[in-house]
Amino acid sequence: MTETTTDHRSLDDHAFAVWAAEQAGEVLLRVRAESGLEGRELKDAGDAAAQELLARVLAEHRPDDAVLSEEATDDKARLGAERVWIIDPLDGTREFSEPPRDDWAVHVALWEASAGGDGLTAGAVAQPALGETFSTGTPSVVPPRTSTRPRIAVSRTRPPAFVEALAAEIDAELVPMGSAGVKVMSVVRDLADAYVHAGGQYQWDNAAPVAVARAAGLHCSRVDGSPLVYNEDDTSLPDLIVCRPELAEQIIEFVRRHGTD
Ligand SMILES: Nc1ncnc2c1ncn2[C@@H]1O[C@H](COP(=O)(O)O)[C@@H](OP(=O)(O)O)[C@H]1O
Ligand SMILES: [Mg+2]
Repeated sequence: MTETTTDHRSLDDHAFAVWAAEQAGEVLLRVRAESGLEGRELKDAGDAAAQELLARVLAEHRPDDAVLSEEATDDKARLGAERVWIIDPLDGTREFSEPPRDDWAVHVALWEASAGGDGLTAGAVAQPALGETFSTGTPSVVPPRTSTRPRIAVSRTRPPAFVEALAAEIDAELVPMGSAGVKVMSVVRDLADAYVHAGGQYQWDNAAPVAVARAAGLHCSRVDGSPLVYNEDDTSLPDLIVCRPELAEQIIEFVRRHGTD
């Protein structure tokens, strides 16, 4: 493929993350439009094609870095690495397989051992079917809030029960959609005011979205208010809140009182 013959080693990590996520997005759009596949076969073909593209461009342009991917064996050498790319080649696989839905994404994040906080130093979330990529390179400006009633983005197929109770308590509206990245970007874009999730997720589902959201000034934490931590041995990172800063305390307080069961 011609696009990968250019030397993208010289791109800074923010720009590289965008470029890699968009390349994978193009591959996914082609698979969706041209493979003739449906359902499980389309999901698998998308996962495999995007993983192949990202693995190849990372090996070519960031050869010294480790990679943690949803679609590859977890090489524990990453635990001693200075730089680790945490990627989800296709987040919202279900929605990808339901054209013309656009709530699926490609996640590319960089974690660095020398960084403080959650360690995420660059990230891109591409929404190929929307033609948009959100990144840390050009941090998004969250628009002024347009809804006085809080809108909480939730999984369209498995909304956690406690989020329904939270919504009832704070008089919020639930906005169902696919993909963790798309839900986090919905807060960045003022389509929702919070994304609250518990019950299961992995580092690759939220690393790039959190990098982008934090760069845009949004609150990002575990549901109990504790910090998100990446490149842990355990790939599970089962819960999070991404929200407008003014909503964080109310949500964390609800979880402290009621838990997430
Ligand atoms: N309870 C759970 N356990 C494990 N993974 C979950 C989960 N809920 C959501 N996820 C993952 O988070 C992503 C967004 O899910 P949802 O659209 O339901 O919010 C999906 O990633 P993938 O599409 O990459 O598998 C999904 O697999
Ligand atoms: Mg995912």
